[in-house]
Amino acid sequence: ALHTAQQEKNSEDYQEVYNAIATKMREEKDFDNNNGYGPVLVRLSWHVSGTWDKRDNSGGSFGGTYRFKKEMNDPLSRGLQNGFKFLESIDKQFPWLSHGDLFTLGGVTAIQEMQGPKIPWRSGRVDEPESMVPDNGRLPEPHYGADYVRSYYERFNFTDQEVVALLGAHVLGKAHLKNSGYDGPWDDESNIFSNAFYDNLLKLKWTPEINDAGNKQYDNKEKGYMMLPTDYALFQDPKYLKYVKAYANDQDLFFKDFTKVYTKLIENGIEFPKENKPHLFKTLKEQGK
Ligand code: HEM
Ligand SMILES: Nc1c(Br)cnc2ccccc12
Repeated sequence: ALHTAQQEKNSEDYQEVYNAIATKMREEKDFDNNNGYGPVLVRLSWHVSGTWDKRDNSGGSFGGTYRFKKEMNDPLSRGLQNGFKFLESIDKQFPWLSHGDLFTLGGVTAIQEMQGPKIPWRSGRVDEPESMVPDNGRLPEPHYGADYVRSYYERFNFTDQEVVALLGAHVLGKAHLKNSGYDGPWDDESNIFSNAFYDNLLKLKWTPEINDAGNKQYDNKEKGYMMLPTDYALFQDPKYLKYVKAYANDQDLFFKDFTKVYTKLIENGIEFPKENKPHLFKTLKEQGK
């Protein structure tokens, strides 16, 4: 059964939460090699949603079950505890906000504050008990190629175009050897949301290398950039490559398509009553803050 969202506050209340998250991001911008908390907040919003299974509507962002240790300690989510800890003070400041809304709003705020597209966000997720925590093993592994990526996203009914648009989020942040067994990029400041992921994938020379954890990754020495095997798959697979080229050449198209598929991702499994309208948030900059 689908979960029905229960909206209880209005847009001004959620803009206040947005501002609290965005302000804290500014105050703690030196985190993780000057990337700040933006990237890990975006990854957290994806991981809490990526457990969804269309077959029985289990998992997904609705119940906020990431707060329970079984989900939080999923080995494929190592490092996301930093995002959770960052949001704890926001959780205390706004006790009326559900965890599902908190985790997804954290990602939306981070994307917009990193100069990404405006993400219309709908509220009303309701906390579920620990008994509803989905099993580990629903998140994707980085070691494999295009066939793996394509079949993984079949669980969301995402098309090739949607998969390529969604993965553009890997322009943000970095891989940390102790988290995932992958490492890089080594430049700092990968905290601007742009279509650079596609540009780099297409234009730079990528050399397969075995990293210090014994995993194969694709490195560009000149720029100090890296690609996971699942990233590089988008270049290797002709059907994916078509969309990589489209997004490398058109940032507006990327922003539009990313907004659509990211919204789908964080809303999977939830029914929003028609009066439950999306909230459109102003960035701190737009508010003159
Ligand atoms: C094939 C699917 C995917 C795989 C295999 C994958 C894998 C990974 C891995 C291994 C890392 C490095 C984690 C670390 O070492 O700290 C990472 C980081 C990241 N991922 Fe993904 N990911 C996938 C899809 C996504 C999606 C759909 C999004 C968002 C829409 C996303 C957003 C991020 C972000 C923002 C980071 C950087 C986090 C940080 O800097 O701490 N990823 N991903
Ligand atoms: N910055 C990234 C690049 Br550039 C390419 N792939 C990634 C995969 C995970 C996290 C960050 C990146």
